Amino acid sequence: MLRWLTAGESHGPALVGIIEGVPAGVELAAADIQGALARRRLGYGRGARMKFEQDVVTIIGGVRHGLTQGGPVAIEVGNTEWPKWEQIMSADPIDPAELEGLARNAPLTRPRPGHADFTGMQKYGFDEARPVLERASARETAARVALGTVAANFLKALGVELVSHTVAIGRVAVPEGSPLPGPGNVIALDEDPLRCFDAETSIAMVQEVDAAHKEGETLGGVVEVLAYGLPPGLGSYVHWDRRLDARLAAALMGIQAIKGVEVGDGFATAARRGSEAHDEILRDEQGTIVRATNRAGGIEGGMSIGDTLRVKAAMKPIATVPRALQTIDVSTGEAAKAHHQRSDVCAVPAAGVVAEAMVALVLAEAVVEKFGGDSVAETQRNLRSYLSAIPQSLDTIGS
Ligand SMILES: Cc1cc2nc3c(=O)[nH]c(=O)nc-3n(C[C@H](O)[C@H](O)[C@H](O)COP(=O)(O)O)c2cc1C
Ligand SMILES: C=C(O[C@@H]1CC(C(=O)O)=C[C@@H](OP(=O)(O)O)[C@H]1O)C(=O)O
Repeated sequence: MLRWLTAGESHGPALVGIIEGVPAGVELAAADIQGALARRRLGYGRGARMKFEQDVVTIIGGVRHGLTQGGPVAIEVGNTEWPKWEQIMSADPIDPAELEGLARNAPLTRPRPGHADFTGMQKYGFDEARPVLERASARETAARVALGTVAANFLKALGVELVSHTVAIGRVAVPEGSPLPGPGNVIALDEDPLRCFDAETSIAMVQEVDAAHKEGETLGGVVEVLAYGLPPGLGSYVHWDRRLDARLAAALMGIQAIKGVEVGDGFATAARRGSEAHDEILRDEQGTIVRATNRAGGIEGGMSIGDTLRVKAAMKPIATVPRALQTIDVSTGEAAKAHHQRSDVCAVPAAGVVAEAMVALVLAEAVVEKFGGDSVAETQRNLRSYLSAIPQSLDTIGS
């Protein structure tokens, strides 16, 4: 079993992630996590906070001399802005005099439509939004990306590699049928302002972000995660909650602001006739069993089929709209404009990196479930043994 948790607030001293069930022998260095966190900060349209705040990674437990040891892996992502928030976010009780005159401490009584503010206040009994947004904020995804690095390194040892890219920003989308990026394209993707694989579309996306910014607007979009090298048979058709597609959908929907998930050609498939919807099973020139197409996105019957996994996630526009939306000031009951200090115009490229981490965590869990192993070497042996036991008449891997 692989399980994980995060803790921490947006303006707290640090975020913390713990992952349990990772086999011993997975290569992991703080620099790997730092690199993944740097990728999460990328993307044209992110706000000022991404520039002045730094993530400081410390591996607290579970790793020795660059290798996991089989115990829980605990990672701290420190926040360099903490000194500015030490009083406001103090865990210990604090003398109210210390908070007096701190502009940052002004009660947030004008909840933002589209964020967790209003219902969070109702549900947890707060009279302002600060305690809600501190945990609802996508700052928390830094801890997920840190844990996702552990999962991705484990998967890499088994020959599985992940790539994420932006396929739409607002109404600007990559043309249908465009080539998919492979593991060799990750550096180029990270260098693109929107993490988009199509250079022309990327230029149009930058213009879309600029236009939204100028008009006091925010944007959403769509990201896609691809997983290469998956064996067939992760997940199962035997029960709804064991389906790999269901688990991926839940994980992606669990990212702040994600409102839709598509597996393979998803909604487009619904409009096709059967003969144009599925992936025919053929033999290639070497005699290996292959699929003619990958419309299903690498999953059939809730199981990976051994083809490239393809899942998309749709993100709604950022809720903190500069051209502030109508709300109610809960301190007066009067109509007001929602609170706004600063925000991202568009965080879709960052959401892609977070989606990649969530897919890595789901796939690593499915791998541990199917192949087990207390050490990576044991997981590798079990994987090889499974693949070699598939009879030739069913073999999709080739000799
Ligand atoms: C990477 C990332 C960055 C985000 N940045 C902001 C932001 O700067 N301002 C904002 O209002 N919402 C931002 N959001 C979205 C909010 O976290 C989200 O709207 C909020 O949690 C409510 O979404 P929900 O209804 O899906 O839970 C961001 C989301 C992600 C994934
Ligand atoms: C800090 C991060 O993202 C934050 C996510 C976020 C939100 O409401 O989700 C709001 C913004 O924070 P603030 O309101 O303090 O400017 C983003 O900067 C991060 O991703 O590291």
